Amino acid sequence: MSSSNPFGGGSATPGSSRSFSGDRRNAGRPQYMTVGSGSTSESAARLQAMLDEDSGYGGSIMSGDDNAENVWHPGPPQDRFTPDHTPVKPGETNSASEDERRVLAAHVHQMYYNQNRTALGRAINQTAETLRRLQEMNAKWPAHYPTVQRPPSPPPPARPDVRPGLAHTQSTLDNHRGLERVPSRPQPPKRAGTSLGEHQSGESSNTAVAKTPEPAPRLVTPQLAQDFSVLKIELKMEGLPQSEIVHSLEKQSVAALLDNQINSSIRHLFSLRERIEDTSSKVLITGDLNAGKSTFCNALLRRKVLPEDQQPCTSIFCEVLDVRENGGVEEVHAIPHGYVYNRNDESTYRVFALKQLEDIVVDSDHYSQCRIYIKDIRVVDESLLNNGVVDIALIDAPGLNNDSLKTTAVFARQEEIDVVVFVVSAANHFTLSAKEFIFNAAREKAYMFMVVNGFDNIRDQNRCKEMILKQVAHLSPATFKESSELVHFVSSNAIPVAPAPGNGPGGDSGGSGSGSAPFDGGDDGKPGKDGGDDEGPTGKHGEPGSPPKKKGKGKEKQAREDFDELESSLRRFVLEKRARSKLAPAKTYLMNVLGDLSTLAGVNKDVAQNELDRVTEELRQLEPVFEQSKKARSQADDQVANNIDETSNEVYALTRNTLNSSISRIAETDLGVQYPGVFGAYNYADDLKVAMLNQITETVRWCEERAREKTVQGVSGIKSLGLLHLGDQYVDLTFRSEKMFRSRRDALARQVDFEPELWDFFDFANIWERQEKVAGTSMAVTVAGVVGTRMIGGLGWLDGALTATKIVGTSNVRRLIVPGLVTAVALGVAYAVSQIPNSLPRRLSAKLSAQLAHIDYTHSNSTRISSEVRRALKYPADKLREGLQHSVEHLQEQRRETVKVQQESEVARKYFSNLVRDSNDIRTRVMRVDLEGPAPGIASSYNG
Ligand SMILES: Nc1nc2c(ncn2[C@@H]2O[C@H](COP(=O)(O)OP(=O)(O)OP(=O)(O)O)[C@@H](O)[C@H]2O)c(=O)[nH]1
Repeated sequence: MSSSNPFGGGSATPGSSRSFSGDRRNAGRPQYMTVGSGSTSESAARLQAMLDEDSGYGGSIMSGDDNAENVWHPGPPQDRFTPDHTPVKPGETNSASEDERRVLAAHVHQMYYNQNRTALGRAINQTAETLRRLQEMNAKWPAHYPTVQRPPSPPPPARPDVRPGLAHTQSTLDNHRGLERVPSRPQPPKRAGTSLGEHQSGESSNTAVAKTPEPAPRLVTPQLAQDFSVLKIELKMEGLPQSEIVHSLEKQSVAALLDNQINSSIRHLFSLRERIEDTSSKVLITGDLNAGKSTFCNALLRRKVLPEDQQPCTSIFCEVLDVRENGGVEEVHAIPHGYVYNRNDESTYRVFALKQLEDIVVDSDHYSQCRIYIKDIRVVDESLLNNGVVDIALIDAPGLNNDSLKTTAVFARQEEIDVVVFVVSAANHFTLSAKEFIFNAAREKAYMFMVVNGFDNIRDQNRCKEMILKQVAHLSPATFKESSELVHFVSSNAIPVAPAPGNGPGGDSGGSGSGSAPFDGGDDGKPGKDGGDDEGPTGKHGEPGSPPKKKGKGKEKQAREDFDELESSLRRFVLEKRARSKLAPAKTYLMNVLGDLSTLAGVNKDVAQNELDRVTEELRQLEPVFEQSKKARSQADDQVANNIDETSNEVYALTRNTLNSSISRIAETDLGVQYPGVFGAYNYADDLKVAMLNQITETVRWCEERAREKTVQGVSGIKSLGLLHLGDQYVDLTFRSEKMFRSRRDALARQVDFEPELWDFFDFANIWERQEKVAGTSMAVTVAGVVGTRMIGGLGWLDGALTATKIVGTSNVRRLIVPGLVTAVALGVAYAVSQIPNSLPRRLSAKLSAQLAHIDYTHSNSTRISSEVRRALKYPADKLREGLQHSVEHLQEQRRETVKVQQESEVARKYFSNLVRDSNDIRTRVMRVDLEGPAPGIASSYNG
């Protein structure tokens, strides 16, 4: 044993406050602290108090900003076992305070453990929070899973030490390798092919996004799934290959799957946190039936606590704890099936004395497990239960191949187990059930403590060792690598044990089958420490197989030394490697989940960036189109309005002019009505009236026809505008012009109502007008003259009469004046009558004009026709406006959507960039958590 003081600066004095001094180790190192429930020195107690104040996450040991650089790491990160001997400085000797130094070293070890626990606890909280934020993000912006389709990689070369067909997926060794894995920048997302070989070279997502704006499938392909440890989504659907399922899933479904995955990951993180916060350590002692598990336990305790028997006996889990955890009372708490043990609630267990244990351990019908509170009689540096560092529980499990016990129950307890001690019979080697257990346990614990028991029974011990180690190499390569520390060949029954107080299962004071003082070296309270040469089988387990007294003296001594060595190793393994066993699962899981997060974040950052680029470009192109569309809408609106106005105004003007001229010229128009003579004058007037009305109606019809033509032109003008501005979007309408002007066509006859009057037949005004042209003659003469002039050629008889007057002479004329006048009037009347065909149309047309003017016929018809035109044009115009409005709104909506996607992508890009950084930061801090224990020479110094 080395006697050097590993801390430099002289010997340690009990009660003195200690610190590293003088060398580089001093910098940044915390003071010693004492934790756990064992006996403590004064200084350790003081330091314990300091630690108590600093036990929460975020204490003073870890820097406040969690800067990993400031954390002191106890040593290089490689896997190593603490050397047996601490280097000795020249000139230094083993000081008197050796014991305290060992205790302090243990405290230092515990302090590092606490540091790591704090760091991991904080990382768990941060990771859970990060996962929760990812969940929120995933709800808003469904995360993409990378969809690379890579050619299948060649299978890894078979390892000779690994059983074919099985993989240690979670083993610490593998995990350790995993921890070294720097989260490599993931491949940029590629479009997934649907079958192997397709797109083998992959297509950059940039190109893919540019080519295919539709969202890429968001799930992981089988190949890439391997890159994900925790967050991978495994789909099992019968008959469908994974890649097909992947492609058939909506992104929302993928988001939901990821959400579930995150939930279970958060749950697991919390259970890990619970585990690392649990200050106690559980050591499971398992192995095949009758391998000597109980005997081994008793040997460790140096007390015959658990019943030993050659036939299978332990059929329930027996958890051995220090008596201090039960208020100093030694007793057994048997927990009936279906109860959850709570020491403070007596209804959850039944209390028995230690001596009744023999009956309880076989009573698997009533009890599932029992808690045995015993006093570990050894001193703090030797005791496993009362070690001063950590509360330890030894769990003696029923034999793995016990018929009454389902092996799964042992596996189930693995979760809460920190250290597995596997007891194997030197005679039987590893059975099938043992191999199965070790293999499965390796998922959580690469290192296992192997106790090859009953070594005294073996004649060719070297061959036995060789064979066992060969099997260990195959079953647990990591354990094999450290076999000198982890694989021990012992004879548990060679260790002297004290009987349980109160005549426990060990029987009377002699222990089972011994009957003599079990301790070497008398009653110094340190049983079994110094195995004497003079011991016989009495005082030890004293089983029938024990070697004879004289013959086996040397062997016994060897057996005790072997066991002492085992105990030292086991203490190291339990106490030092507890960090590995308790914290490693948390570290491994954190590394995996953070690696996944980093990969996922990296991929999604790229996807978000691509999406951002795409929509930004889309917006850039959309903006002018939108502006153009708005302009087109107002332009087309104006143009259509103009078109309608112009067309209807034109139609109005045309109708008005045409009707006016038609009405004004109707008297001169040949209406095709023949004058039947004076006796048919009245009928003639009627016919004339009808003809005139028809003529006007016909003119209106003509105007309507022109209006139709104009409307058709107007409609096609609107269509051209529609095609110009809306292109394919324009919905062509069938215009049926014949449907225009269906009503009011023959309304005129009803509106215009006049009857020809007598005066209509004679156009006196016209006659008078003519009379005025012949001045100076008497009325009669005038009349006669007019009549005469008029009648020349037409009325020969009248000329004759005048000539006769001249012949008759003036005097005679005087006599003839009266008859002359009569004649003249008659002649006038005759003339007027003769003028009926001329004067009647004029009179009638004047009357018609007057009536039409009275009813405002021209204007109302012009208005009617132009309004109809306006109405006819309004429908296509409205449709065009609607189309344009729709186009603008569509673009507006598209723009709004694109802007929304742009903003979301921007947020996602920032979020995932931060997530890449954060997950890598946390991962780096987790990676720096060194679970290998303090630097060589510190913790080891307590190994006597
Ligand atoms: N020769 C020899 N016998 C041993 C040794 N260890 C235990 N035995 C004996 O082996 C038998 C079985 O021991 P136990 O400790 O009861 O074995 P176990 O594994 O606890 O058995 P179960 O609880 O029934 O699974 C007892 O008779 C012990 O005395 C040993 O190292 N050498």
